[in-house]
Amino acid sequence: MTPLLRLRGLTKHFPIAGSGRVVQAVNGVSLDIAPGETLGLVGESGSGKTTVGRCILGLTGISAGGIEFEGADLLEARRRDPRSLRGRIQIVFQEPADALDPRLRIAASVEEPLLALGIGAEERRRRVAEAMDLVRLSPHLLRLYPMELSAGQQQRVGIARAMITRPKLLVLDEPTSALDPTARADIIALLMQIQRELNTAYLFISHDLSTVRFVSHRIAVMYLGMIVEQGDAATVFAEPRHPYSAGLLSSVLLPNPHLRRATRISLAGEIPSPIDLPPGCFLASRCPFVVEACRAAMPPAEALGGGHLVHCIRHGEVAKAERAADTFDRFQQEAERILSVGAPAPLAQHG
Ligand SMILES: Nc1ncnc2c1ncn2[C@@H]1O[C@H](COP(=O)(O)OP(=O)(O)OP(=O)(O)O)[C@@H](O)[C@H]1O
Repeated sequence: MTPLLRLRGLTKHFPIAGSGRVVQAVNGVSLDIAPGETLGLVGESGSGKTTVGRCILGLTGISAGGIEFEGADLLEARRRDPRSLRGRIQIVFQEPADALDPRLRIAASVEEPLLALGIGAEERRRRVAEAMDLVRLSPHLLRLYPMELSAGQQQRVGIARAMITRPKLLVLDEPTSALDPTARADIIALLMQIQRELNTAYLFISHDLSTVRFVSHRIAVMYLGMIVEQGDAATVFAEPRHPYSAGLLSSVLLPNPHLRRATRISLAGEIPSPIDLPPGCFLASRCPFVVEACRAAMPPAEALGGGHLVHCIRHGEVAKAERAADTFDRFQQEAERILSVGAPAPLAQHG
């Protein structure tokens, strides 16, 4: 099956003015997203998650690599006809208040993406009503200004605004981080319902591992601009094979002590600068499993079966340590407790 989105070797380096040097924000990211699938993109602050999203949306140019959307070269298609793909990929931001113009009534914010598509007033009104219905908001709110809405309602408006062009792919950049737990659970349930109804694919960028585990079919773990591990969500969370993923997962202190991991894979030392990355594995200076070969060259992606890919020559050792730690998929249990919503629908086309 043709993936909806395919990134191959996506690279984005930002030049530092006057220095001749670059920030290596994204370094050869390859991944696929199937129609109707949620890919969770996780990693520490500065790992390049937002930059990947911005490259897909065309908000920033790329330095190398390729992006295919529905089997065609996305950048080429945008160059040929900038309008052709407008609205097919949309974004929902972390801060709903940032995405909405405080001087515009909700109706004007929601319909705004349709103006760029040249859609007439009557059709816009119909689509605005449809979008408000999709996000379960009363049409009465259309007359109000963003500051008159709760944060959860504002984020629903942000989703209505993104969905109004009927996108195939939604980039969700920390969509629930600014919300309180109740509003967060509501928004997650809403996003999952929209996906079931419309088969929209999500690139779900987040620091919140419990939420990501809960909503995602697959997970990609990013470190210094690289996807160090990707695979089925249950597999990556229960059996991480890259020391960075294992460290990231074991560093999370779940509120329930019974769900915490028995032993920790801890990553000591400083993160290298994205301006001056080492020649070998970017984790070598912090990795408890490091051997000399790790410092010589970046290990290629190794396929472990079932779409599980890992950039680590020591993944067998990580597996042993993980087995010794008696781990199981605690994140799923914790997420179910916090969010108390049903599991994501399985992907019919997936697997
Ligand atoms: N416009 C820019 N110019 C220069 N450097 C940039 C620019 N945008 C991002 N960067 C750098 O690129 C790297 C990746 O940043 P990015 O925002 O994509 O990471 P992130 O994983 O999304 O982080 P966060 O979770 O904090 O949003 C960082 O080192 C950042 O400082």
